[in-house]
Amino acid sequence: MGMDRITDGAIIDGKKFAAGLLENVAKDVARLKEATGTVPGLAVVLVGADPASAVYVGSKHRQTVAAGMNSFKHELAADTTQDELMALIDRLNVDPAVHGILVQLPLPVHLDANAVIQGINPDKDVDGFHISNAGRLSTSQPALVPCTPLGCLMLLKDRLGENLSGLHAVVIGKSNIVGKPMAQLLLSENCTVTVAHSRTRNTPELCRTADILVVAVGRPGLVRGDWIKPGAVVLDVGINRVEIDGKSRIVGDVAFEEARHAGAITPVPGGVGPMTIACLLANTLTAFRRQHSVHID
Ligand SMILES: Nc1nc(=O)c2c([nH]1)NC[C@@H]1CN(c3ccc(C(=O)N[C@@H](CCC(=O)O)C(=O)O)cc3)C=[N+]21
Repeated sequence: MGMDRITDGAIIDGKKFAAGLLENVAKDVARLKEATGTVPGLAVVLVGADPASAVYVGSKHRQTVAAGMNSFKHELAADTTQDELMALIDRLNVDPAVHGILVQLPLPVHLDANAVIQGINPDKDVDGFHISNAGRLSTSQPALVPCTPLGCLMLLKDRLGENLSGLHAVVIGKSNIVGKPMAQLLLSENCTVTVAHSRTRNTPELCRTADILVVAVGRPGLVRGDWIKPGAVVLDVGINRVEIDGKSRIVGDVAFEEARHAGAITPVPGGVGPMTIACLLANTLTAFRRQHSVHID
């Protein structure tokens, strides 16, 4: 029998894993409510009316409420000034009901996203984008870890077990929000880490030696079947909107149908994406615990 398609067991069900994580977060929230009389609060700030952003923010809001947390949605006009946005962040930074702050990206071009992110209280930075959290992650101190890499690590450990020591991990992409923190996390797990990017000269060859392959580029079908070592675990972080047969669809960065020899692979949709939101709520819980010094698990 030829392996003409990916066997079901090799497809990582990120949606199911995220649902389980959300259930565990909800249980913890209920227990913390008993112990402290309060629940974690997440503030989400959306500037302007980008339709995709509005969908994501709506989904974050629903899941926050479903987990038993407070959700504070701040929808600001597209022409909001830097000073107005910074003033809102300043208020949320000191609001005791707010344990996590997320400013939905991308921001309108007249706003300085970096200044906004660096203005967030690092203890409330549930995206993990503040330089303080990036520095903490890269020096192995307790940090709020960016949601997508955190979700990827959970999926990896679910497949490969807790011990990733000595495995060769190749990360394609060097963004501050996925590639770099993913590489740092894998390094903390004692993987041998290679980061490839658009200027890398031998990306396919590097990938062929990867036990773990994380692809976060944003180019549909970039990774071909013959880049993947048999048995490798492949995490596809790409979210690309494309037209297929006149219909708008979302596809990843990996040519999924060519990956039949992978040991395991995340589909798009239904793979890494749902983990990102579940980890946002897990991070909000972590932030709450650290702010309250609650050490019940
Ligand atoms: N401050 C900030 N933090 C973010 O974490 C952040 C952001 N800004 N801006 C936009 C990106 C994008 N993002 C996604 C989250 C979940 C899915 C997700 O759940 N996707 C599903 C459904 C995809 C669909 O059908 O639209 C899936 O892949 O199965 C996708 C993308 C978080 N982002």
